[in-house]
Amino acid sequence: MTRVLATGTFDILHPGHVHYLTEAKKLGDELFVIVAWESMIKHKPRPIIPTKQRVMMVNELKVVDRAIAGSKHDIFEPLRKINPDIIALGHDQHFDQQELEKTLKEKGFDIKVVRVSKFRECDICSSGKIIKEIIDRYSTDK
Ligand SMILES: Cc1cc2nc3c(=O)[nH]c(=O)nc-3n(C[C@H](O)[C@H](O)[C@H](O)COP(=O)(O)O)c2cc1C
Ligand SMILES: Nc1ncnc2c1ncn2[C@@H]1O[C@H](COP(=O)(O)OP(=O)(O)OP(=O)(O)O)[C@@H](O)[C@H]1O
Repeated sequence: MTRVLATGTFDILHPGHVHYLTEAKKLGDELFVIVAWESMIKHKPRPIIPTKQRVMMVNELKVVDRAIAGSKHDIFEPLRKINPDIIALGHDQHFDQQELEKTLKEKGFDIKVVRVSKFRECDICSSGKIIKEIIDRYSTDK
């Protein structure tokens, strides 16, 4: 059994998320997902949806075997329990593939890091863009 791990915020679900998770699952036999805690998200605004609710929704996706909220302090901590063979990085995740692989090795993990493709066949495949569209539409009463 090859276990794949995917990660992310998953604030407002859209087909880009489904594509990412589907491509990640294809890399192995089972797909675990770590949903990021609000306190761990530094590079963009705080998500609209609370962490536990985001975990509930990701767990409902057919392609996902198990989604959890992970650690509030250390991204490497849940890896000891989950024990993935592969980490699937999304097309725009800010981790450098080789650097992450090197850090994992230094910490004693034997995990391959693979970057998966971007889904382009939808108009607003980004939680941030969906939120922006809602703000624009409601603030101008279109
Ligand atoms: C290997 C790995 C492990 C992670 N573990 C955690 C974790 O334990 N807790 C957490 O809140 N986020 C975890 N994250 C998610 C990052 O916090 C998350 O990718 C980022 O903050 C959210 O941004 P994104 O949606 O652009 O990826 C992990 C990410 C990676 C790549
Ligand atoms: N259009 C897309 N195609 C493929 N993967 C995507 C797409 N959108 C998001 N993902 C992937 O889904 C995972 C979770 O992404 P995240 O929750 O940051 O969503 P997002 O829509 O990119 O958010 P934001 O718009 O706020 O940056 C990441 O690995 C990301 O690369």
